[in-house]
Amino acid sequence: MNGHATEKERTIFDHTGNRIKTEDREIRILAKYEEPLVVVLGNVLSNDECDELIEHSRERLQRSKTGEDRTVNTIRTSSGVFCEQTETITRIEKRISQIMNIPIEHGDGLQVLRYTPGQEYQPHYDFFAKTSRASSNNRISTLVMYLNDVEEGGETVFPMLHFSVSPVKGMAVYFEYFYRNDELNESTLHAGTQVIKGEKWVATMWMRRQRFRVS
Ligand SMILES: O=C(O)CCC(=O)C(=O)O
Ligand SMILES: [Fe+2]
Repeated sequence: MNGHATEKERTIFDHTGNRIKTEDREIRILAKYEEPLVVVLGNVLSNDECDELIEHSRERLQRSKTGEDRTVNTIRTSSGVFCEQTETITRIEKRISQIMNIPIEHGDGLQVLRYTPGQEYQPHYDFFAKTSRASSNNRISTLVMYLNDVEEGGETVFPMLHFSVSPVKGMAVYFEYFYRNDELNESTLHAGTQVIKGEKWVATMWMRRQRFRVS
């Protein structure tokens, strides 16, 4: 029997069934693309948490406009900030760590991005190229949380999987790319399509293979 050809590789995400019980919130597993694993999650953040993340970041985005962030980047035209540690952020990060099944010290920190109409994040990988220095402790998984409903556009698309997720406030998309088979990792190419109407706000957590920050 040639059963091995269809055997799936082990994943980091180990939740089964339709729910993830974290310490403070029950997350819904709504849809799964099996390999590479892409999971659509519901009830990740409350409305209040989404609003707080946006407000907390909006002020800091505006302040950073004149700084180094001014540099034009054609791949990612949105603006972003890493969140400062507050009580809310710490609580959310704990939840994220339970969803992603990785200690929070492996995370890059929570980054909030804002896209206005016409802005996008062109197709990219979240992991670094093997030739880059950052790849010595490379990224292995991502959680993108949607902080608002977008009127039009702004889907997260996986062009190689022919799969896309529409942003809905409080929901998230999870994916990982720590497979032994590099073709699976490379098929996690993804993009944030152009926002057509309204704003799009997301909070992203990237996890590393090893501990990344001190806490
Ligand atoms: O905005 C999106 O939908 C995708 C964001 C993303 O790819 C990232 O933050 O790495
Ligand atoms: Fe990404």
